[in-house]
Amino acid sequence: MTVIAPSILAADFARLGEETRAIAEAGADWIHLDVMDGHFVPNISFGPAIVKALRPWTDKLFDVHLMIAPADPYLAAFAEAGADAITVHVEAGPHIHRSLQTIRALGKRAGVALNPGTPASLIEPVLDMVDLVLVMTVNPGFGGQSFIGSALETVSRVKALTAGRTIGISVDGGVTPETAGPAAAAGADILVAGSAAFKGGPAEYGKNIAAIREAAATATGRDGARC
Ligand SMILES: O=C(CO)[C@H](O)[C@H](O)COP(=O)(O)O
Ligand SMILES: [Fe+2]
Repeated sequence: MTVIAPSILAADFARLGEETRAIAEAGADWIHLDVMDGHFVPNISFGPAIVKALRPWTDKLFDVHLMIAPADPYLAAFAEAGADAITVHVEAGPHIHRSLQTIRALGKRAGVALNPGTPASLIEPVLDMVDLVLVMTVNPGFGGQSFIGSALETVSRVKALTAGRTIGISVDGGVTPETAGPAAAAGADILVAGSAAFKGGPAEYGKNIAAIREAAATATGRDGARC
């Protein structure tokens, strides 16, 4: 079953608590939280205080995607704020092994992310240290961008590299009911969707999530029921 992880980057920021609860109740499996620093990526979103403020609004897994450099000084703050999984970019610093070690030592799921221009082979030395690999299918920094189909080659490579291990593969960026099928077929276990999940306001969230889930299930032949 494919995990659907709506990104609150596409939510109404003036009502983030209500939005987080609404998307959770509409069928989200995980909540994806995009942290941007205006340095590693050309946009600024939010930090650990917002993660902490949102924590009481749902029990769903908080999947924190750090697009910040350096990441290490902030890992404990995100863990304490209520992150369940923390993903750091392999491009964000020279000490990815140390970052992953720190996340695991904090008792959280450790993830490593790859930009569309980064080869999958770069994460091979740290596969023992990760629970998640996140493959970006847009250049990170903004929601609402178009899916970069060539990044699915990276998903397939990650799938082959992680065979026999219990590592989840996320696809993040431009996921819609149209692109969810190819992403799931290439090996994605987790689909992150911002714009496509939050499109149309709260009355549409259930339908939006179901459409992505259904497309993934059709493409993989796996059960589309909620997990
Ligand atoms: O990490 C991200 C951007 O850097 C977001 O998770 C991603 O872009 C989701 O938004 P959308 O589905 O609208 O592309
Ligand atoms: Fe993200």
